[in-house]
Amino acid sequence: MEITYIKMHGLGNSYIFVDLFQSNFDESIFAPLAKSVSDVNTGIGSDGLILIHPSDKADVGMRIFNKDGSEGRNCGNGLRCVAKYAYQNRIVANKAFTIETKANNVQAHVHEVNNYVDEVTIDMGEPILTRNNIPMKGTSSDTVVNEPFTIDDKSMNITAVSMGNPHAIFFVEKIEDAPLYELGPRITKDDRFPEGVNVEFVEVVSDTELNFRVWERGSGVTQACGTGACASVVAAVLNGHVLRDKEICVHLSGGDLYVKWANDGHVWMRGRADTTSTGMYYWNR
Ligand SMILES: N[C@H](CCC[C@H](N)C(=O)O)C(=O)O
Repeated sequence: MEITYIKMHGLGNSYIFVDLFQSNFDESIFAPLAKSVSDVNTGIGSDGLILIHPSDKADVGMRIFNKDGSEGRNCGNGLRCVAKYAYQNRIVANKAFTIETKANNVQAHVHEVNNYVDEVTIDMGEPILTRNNIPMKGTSSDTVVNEPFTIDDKSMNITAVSMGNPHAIFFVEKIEDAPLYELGPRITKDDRFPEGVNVEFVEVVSDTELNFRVWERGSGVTQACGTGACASVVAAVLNGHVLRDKEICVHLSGGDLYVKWANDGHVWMRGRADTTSTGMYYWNR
């Protein structure tokens, strides 16, 4: 099977994109295809697969599959890449348009300098804070803010936020000491999270700056996680660490994202989207 693809990334969080305006495939191939293209040795190498597809709910649609073939419901870095691609390939005519995800429809705005889209702003909508909708098990309260959380006899405090996909956020003194590889794989599959969870460790630098590392559900450690950065800013506001309605600079391994939890309740994310390559993938399924 020959599949035309585009490789793009948001701050090093890379995906293989397939444009379903140009070609069509059976639904059954996407999960195994995500695993295949993501493999750095036998595939192309990425954090997963993203489909750009026609939508009757928005100007364009996005579906995201993680490296392990599981389908996510939202992807912040992927949204910025889809927005750049849709505008540059004239799938949309304006710089502001809507993108459908499994989680919700979001508003995108591309920023163009000398006919080149370098940055994209996405209105990610409102965060989901009720425990049952994260989802996370537990009965102590209907939200999860600074709640004691013990795993492998290590006690930390958790704040849980959904951006249409679940995030477990832990604040640490020094980001370099975060137990990312030790606890990331354990927490992501912990049975307190019925749908699994993306795991973020965050260091507060100032009331407008965070350091951030992530173990993603379905992909492991990535260079960046857009929904994770948004969830972390919401968690930092809820814990009184950063300012509401201010752009917070989130330092991820792959670069900086600017996130604001506005007073209208919406979370705004601004950052780069870059194209790596285009090509043909020869898949011996
Ligand atoms: N691993 C995530 C999907 C990718 C999210 C991330 N790459 C982003 O930029 O938001 C999940 O299963 O919910």
